[in-house]
Amino acid sequence: MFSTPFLDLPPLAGASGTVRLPGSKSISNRVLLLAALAGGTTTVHDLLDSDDTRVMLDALAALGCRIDRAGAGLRIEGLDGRLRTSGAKLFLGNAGTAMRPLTAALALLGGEFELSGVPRMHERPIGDLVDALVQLGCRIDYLGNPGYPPLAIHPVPLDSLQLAAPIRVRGDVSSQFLTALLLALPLAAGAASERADQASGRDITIEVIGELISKPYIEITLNLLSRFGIEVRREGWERFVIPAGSRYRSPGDIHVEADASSASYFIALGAIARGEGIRIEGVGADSIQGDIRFVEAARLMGAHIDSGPNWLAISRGAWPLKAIDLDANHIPDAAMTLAVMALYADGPCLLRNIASWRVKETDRIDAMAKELRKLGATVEDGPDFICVHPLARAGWRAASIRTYDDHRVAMCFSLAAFNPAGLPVRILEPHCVAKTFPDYFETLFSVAEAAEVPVLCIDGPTASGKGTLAVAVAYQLGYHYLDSGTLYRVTGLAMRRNGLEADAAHEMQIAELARTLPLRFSEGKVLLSGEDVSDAIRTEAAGMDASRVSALPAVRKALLALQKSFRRLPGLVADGRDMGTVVFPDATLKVYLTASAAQRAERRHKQLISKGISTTLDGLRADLEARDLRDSSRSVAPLKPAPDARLLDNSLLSVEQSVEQVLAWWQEVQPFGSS
Ligand SMILES: O=C(O)C1=C[C@@H](OP(=O)(O)O)[C@@H](O)[C@H](O)C1
Ligand SMILES: C=C(OP(=O)(O)O)C(=O)O
Repeated sequence: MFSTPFLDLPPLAGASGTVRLPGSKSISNRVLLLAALAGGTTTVHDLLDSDDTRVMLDALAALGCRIDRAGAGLRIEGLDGRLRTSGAKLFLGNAGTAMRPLTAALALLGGEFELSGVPRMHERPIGDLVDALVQLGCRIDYLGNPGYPPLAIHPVPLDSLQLAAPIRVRGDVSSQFLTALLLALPLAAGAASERADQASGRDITIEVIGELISKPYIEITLNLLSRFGIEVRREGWERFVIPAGSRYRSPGDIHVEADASSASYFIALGAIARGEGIRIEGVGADSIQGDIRFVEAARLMGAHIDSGPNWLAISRGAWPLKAIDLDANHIPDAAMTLAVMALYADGPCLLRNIASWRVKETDRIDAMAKELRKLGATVEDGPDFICVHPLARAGWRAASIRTYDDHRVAMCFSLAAFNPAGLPVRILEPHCVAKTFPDYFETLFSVAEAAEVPVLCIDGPTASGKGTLAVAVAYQLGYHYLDSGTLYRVTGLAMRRNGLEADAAHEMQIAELARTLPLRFSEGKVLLSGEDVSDAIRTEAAGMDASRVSALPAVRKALLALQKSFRRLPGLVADGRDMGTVVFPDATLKVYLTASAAQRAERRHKQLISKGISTTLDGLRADLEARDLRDSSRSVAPLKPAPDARLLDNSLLSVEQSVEQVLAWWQEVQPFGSS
């Protein structure tokens, strides 16, 4: 996951390949709750691991559920309708699929609970659900604003509940209120049938008031209830009957499909990008998720889509895409993706009946309209619609996209990087994707192709601090990191271990070694044939060997291809001696870092002393000067600043100040205005 303050997406040109997507959020959280309410043990396979499922799992653990890893799956020992705690304070983040269903389940389970979430969760309505539960006889108080979390839930005896009359719930703000009742009320149906004295044999009826929105999510709920042994009778979308005596029965094992809403970004990618097309695995035509119908919308816009039971294959069809006018009420989450696809259409696209966007992770109509306008688009919006006009090449602007802590804003705006103007897109706070798809950007980068991946080079003499600076800058930008010096050091080490000398006679043999180096960088460690050689390559002797092998032209050539292969999306920070001059002459920014020999000797001295290696300052300084001379006078790629490099003398700067300076220069060469 990218935890950087922003992530710059370079202009993207094509995309090809296969992605396997993480599990469905809607299925995962329903299955977790049902497994917890049921008796027995349920093993859940392919569960989504994200913020939304983590808050659900934490909540269930707090209720006393035993949750263990079972191979790649998760084993949940259900409560069988009986709490193993008398109460708890539960933090549910911004997960609607945790807050709403848990409110209903806990109101029926008994116990004292407090349910809260992130500030935005406290602005997301829950009043219609609370009203329905209170009408039943449940006791729930608002701890903040009436109609919104946080909530206090108090215990009531199940046999005091008013189950005879239909339970009425509004369905026009969120379908999750109805889902919550459907998932939780079998608790009461089961309990009622256990009591011989009363209520036994009574069905529980729920009536929906107002036009139900997001209907396909109710189908997910009914489908999963059925897998847990509860067969709800549905009469249109107005009446739902939970038969008397219903009891949750664990299916034992259950598999979670890949998330169809997450698939929308990759379906769109296949429709927009040039290339061999995108194959999505884990979700397909047999999906129980309503958002699979995004496929229909993408086809309307011209995408070519083939599908099998649990796969989709998408490629570009009509181009530009065809404009659509769509009632998107059935696919509220995936429809946001259409709003960005609209930028590539042949006319304005109208998405209607989407009022619920306004009460989700953010006011999504407002957020989409604002951010699309930043890209240059003309957008009309109203209480329940958005109309997005396409953008001609000249109309595009480079923009910093605010994401409002909304995963879907972050994910769908990544598609703007395919703009024909070749402009990068900056996604602010990209870590918000953690709600449902923590590795979204990594997955995107595994299939997207950029015309040019940005590179920031930091060259300079030994002990100038370029490694520390480059690592810090790479971290800030979320870029890959290449320590090219390490490649030479590892080659030097391999040379020694093979009994070779760094001379012309062995040049070809060393070059062959370099070409086939079994080298891996893992968690800050340098692994050679699996052995951690991080320390072995950091000695002064290894440094000398590195310098010597680096003077051999055949070795440099062998390592060139290896170095270039580090240039991968979203970008690279490379440190070394010839990054800007030889390896990446077209780098976006080149920095040449220097410090006085005295300063560098002092830093190196401190470093070695801290590792318990004793040296003298004078000796170190003499070595450094000798190495500078050798590096700058070698015939191939001598150490010198690229003509277009910016010079940074860090003799008097702290690491933080140097990082700040390089990031300020980086910002200067970007086309983004302020956000
Ligand atoms: O039940 C569910 O799993 C969901 C229902 C939808 O919400 P609304 O019913 O509020 O539209 C959807 O937007 C949300 O992401 C998940
Ligand atoms: C609306 C969404 O989430 P939630 O489940 O929190 O409602 C969403 O994932 O787009």
